[in-house]
Amino acid sequence: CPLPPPQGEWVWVDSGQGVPIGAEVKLTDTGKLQLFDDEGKEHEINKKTEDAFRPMHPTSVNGVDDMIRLGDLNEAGLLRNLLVRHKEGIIYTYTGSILVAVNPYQLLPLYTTEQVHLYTDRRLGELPPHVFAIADSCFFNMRRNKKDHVPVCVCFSGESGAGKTESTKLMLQFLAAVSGQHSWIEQQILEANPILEAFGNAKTIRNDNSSRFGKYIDINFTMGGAIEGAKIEHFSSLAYKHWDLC
Ligand SMILES: Nc1ncnc2c1ncn2[C@@H]1O[C@H](COP(=O)(O)OP(=O)(O)OP(=O)(O)O)[C@@H](O)[C@H]1O
Repeated sequence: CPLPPPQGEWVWVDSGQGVPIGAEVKLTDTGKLQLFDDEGKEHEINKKTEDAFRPMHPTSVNGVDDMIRLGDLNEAGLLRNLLVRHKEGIIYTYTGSILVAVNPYQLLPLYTTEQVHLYTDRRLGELPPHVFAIADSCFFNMRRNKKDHVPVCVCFSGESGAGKTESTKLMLQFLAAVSGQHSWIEQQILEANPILEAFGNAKTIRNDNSSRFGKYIDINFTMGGAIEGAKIEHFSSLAYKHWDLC
């Protein structure tokens, strides 16, 4: 980075927490160039600190919707990309075919019937990242390989309170909506959730509705793509239960 970096330039600075943080070069009222980081902290630009700055790749300045495209493909780059998007109210980001969801802790108008229609029969990446896009991609792949009965599997991973249960329900909502033939079984699958949660969830310091054991949901489709049954298995080191809905 040619020093001092010019006004408006973005650089990576030491956050003191092990992972660098983004900072913009700005002109202060006193006519001095100074760095202002993503958390609003000021950093001096002087001979002592200048070696600590690394130029920021342009893709990290405003963020990208697929993190494969990041020039700074490291922990700082990934975290800043999610932060920049979250500040703009964008909670979903791709890393290739993996969807990263940042829990918004508020109801966003993202899961309407219009959104279901919008994301139906689209290629992954054609529209902004969304949990419905992943559900649609799974549904498409399942139908494409239906003769070979190749199962499609989605894995939700994240710490407690990250949004795994909510994302699972949203995916089920999408699959129930697009599976064509609207029957009682789809409704039963959706309505089974609150009952199972009533027995299996509890308030913790991290999550008011924390699942106390893992869940494996097996959904069976007809050759025509309609849901014909589902099996929900719960597992933990202490308990093992399973419910059949077909
Ligand atoms: N997409 C979302 N939109 C709005 N709120 C959300 C979303 N995802 C999660 N939340 C909120 O965050 C809370 C915690 O999410 P959730 O229960 O899905 O986490 P989890 O990863 O399943 O946690 P645990 O592992 O403890 O069961 C939800 O009760 C809901 O209030």
